[in-house]
Amino acid sequence: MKNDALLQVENLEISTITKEKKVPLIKGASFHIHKGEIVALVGESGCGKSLTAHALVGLLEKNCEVTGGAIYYKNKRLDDRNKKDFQRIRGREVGLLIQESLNGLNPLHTVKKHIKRTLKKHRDIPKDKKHIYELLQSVGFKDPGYILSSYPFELSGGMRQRVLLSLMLSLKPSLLIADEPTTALDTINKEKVMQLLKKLQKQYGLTVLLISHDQESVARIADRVIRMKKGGKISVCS
Ligand SMILES: Nc1ncnc2c1ncn2[C@@H]1O[C@H](COP(=O)(O)OP(=O)(O)OP(=O)(O)O)[C@@H](O)[C@H]1O
Repeated sequence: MKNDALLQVENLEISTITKEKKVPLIKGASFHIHKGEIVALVGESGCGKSLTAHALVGLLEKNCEVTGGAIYYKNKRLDDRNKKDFQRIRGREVGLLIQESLNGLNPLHTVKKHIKRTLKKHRDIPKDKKHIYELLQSVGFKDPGYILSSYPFELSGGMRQRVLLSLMLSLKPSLLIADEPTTALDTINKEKVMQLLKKLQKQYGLTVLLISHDQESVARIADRVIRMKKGGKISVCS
C-alpha cells in the first residue's frame, strides 16, 4: 500500500449475503486519496459508488458486507473494525454527507439547537458563540445570527445543505465523503456548494471524496477524477 495516502482502497469487494449464497456487487475497486486532495469518484448510476462510500464509514446495509480486499485509513486497516470503532471514527475522522442527511434535520429544532447537539457529543471541541459564528461563516453565511434562529423549513435547499456541511465540519473530520451532495439543488446552489468545498480545501486543507454521476460538475473543483465502471473497477480520468 502507498504509505503517504490518507485513504487507500485495495481490490475492494462488496457482496450481498443471503443464507444460500454470496453475490458480489462490486469487485476489484482500488483507489487512494492524499491528505488535502479533492478526488471525484464518478460513474453511471448503479455502478457501486454509494456502496463504496458506505463501506468506508461502516454503514453498509445489513445484507451487504466487505468480502474482499482492504481499506486503509491513516495506514491502519479500516474494513475489519467493529461497530464501536466505526462509531468513533465516523464524524470525527471521516464524515459522510449524503442527500438523505437533509431528512435528518429535525423540523422542530432551530439550527442553533442542531449545532449545539452535535458539538455536545464531543468534549474537546469549542462551543462558544464566536466559534459557532465562525463555523457558519465558513460555509458562506453572512448573517449567522439569523441562520442560528431559523428552523430548517425556513431555509432553502442550498442553505440547508450548507447547514449540514457546517455540522459535519464542526467535528473537523480528516476526510469528508460527500455522496451526491448537490442532487436536490438548482444550478446556482450546486455551484455554490462546489465552490465552498474548494474554498474549505484551500483554507483548512480539507480532504474530500466527492461522489457524483455528473462528471462535468465535479471535475471543475476536483484535483483528480476517477471513474467506477459497473462492477467496481476504477480507472483514472484526470
Ligand atoms: N442493500 C443492497 N442489497 C442488494 N443490492 C444492493 C444493495 N445496495 C445496493 N445494491 C446494488 O448494488 C449496486 C450499486 O449500488 P450503488 O447504490 O452503490 O450505486 P451508485 O453508483 O451509488 O448509483 P447512483 O449514482 O444511482 O446512486 C446496484 O446494482 C444496487 O442495486
